Amino acid sequence: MRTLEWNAESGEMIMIDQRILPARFERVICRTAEDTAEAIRNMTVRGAPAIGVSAAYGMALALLRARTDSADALWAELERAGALLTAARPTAVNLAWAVQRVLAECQPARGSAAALREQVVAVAERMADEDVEVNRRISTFGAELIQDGDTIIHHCNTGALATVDWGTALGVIRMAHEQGKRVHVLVDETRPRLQGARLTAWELSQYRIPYEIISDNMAGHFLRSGQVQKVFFGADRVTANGDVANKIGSYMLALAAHSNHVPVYSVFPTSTVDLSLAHGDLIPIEERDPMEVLGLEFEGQRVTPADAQARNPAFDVTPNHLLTGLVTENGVVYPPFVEHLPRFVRPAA
Ligand SMILES: CSC[C@H]1O[C@H](OP(=O)(O)O)[C@H](O)[C@@H]1O
Repeated sequence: MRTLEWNAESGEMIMIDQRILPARFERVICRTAEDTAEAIRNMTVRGAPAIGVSAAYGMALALLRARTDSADALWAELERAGALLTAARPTAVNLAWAVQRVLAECQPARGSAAALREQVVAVAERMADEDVEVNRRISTFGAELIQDGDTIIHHCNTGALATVDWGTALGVIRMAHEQGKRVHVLVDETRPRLQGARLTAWELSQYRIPYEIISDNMAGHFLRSGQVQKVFFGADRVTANGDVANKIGSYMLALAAHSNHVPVYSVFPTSTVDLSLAHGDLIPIEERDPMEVLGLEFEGQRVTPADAQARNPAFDVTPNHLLTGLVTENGVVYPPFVEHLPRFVRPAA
């Protein structure tokens, strides 16, 4: 089963509820663009590629639910849904990329309500299928970077759950494993939402890939003591100079790896690259509900004082000088990224 699926008969999107994994495996049905935007905001679905394709399906839902057969009114509804979905989370550029792609590819059908309704579903389905193909291409390039016997630190979740299927950085590890390379993964638990301890661990168990969970503050110890050969993590937005916005904690991990001469690779589809931004300080960083930090429990009790305050930036920016390479579906990009990245984003026809 894919992370996201379209039910053509009912005109609904079905997604795995990632908030309750691994305790329970349940699915959520989205029937409107509003349902979809809320699922993105509350992280029922999360992961840059997954939320992008979710938004495309959310725009299809908006048109299927619209009670008008005026082509002009339907186009206005498509734009309204696109704006609502783009605003759901600010950091992953895949949301805006997906919405703009749906609008661009539906333009030719905007004169007819029936044609527009048919086209928006077809575009979303195409984007879903492409995501899986792109992830397998990324993983093929990335698996070449992994040697038999490597121990790898992986941060957050970048597997099938973060995409339509297969995954990006975790897809690289999965591909290397399937090629017969013996890999061992140190899974950063990834506070505060524990995408690593919950989702990456669950996926690696499914793939029978050996792993051990570590708390985020342990990574430096393993890097300094020579127990780690590579670091892999994903991306939510990559700027023209190769700075990478990714799950909070990625920057500290990259600093520790760089200081101990361990290679760091960020893995992402080129839909995650935002060439309009010159550097990472321009990337909007999502600040989430402090209760995601404050609500920590231990032995069944809330850990933090009732009157405590907290900050909760969901992402940070890893400057390009800490990165060894950027793994994309068009190959691995090496420094100077500002020089090489554009031709990987728009490969020569
Ligand atoms: C291939 S997923 C990319 C990216 O998305 C995750 O963030 P979130 O769980 O908040 O959606 C994380 O930063 C992954 O590396």
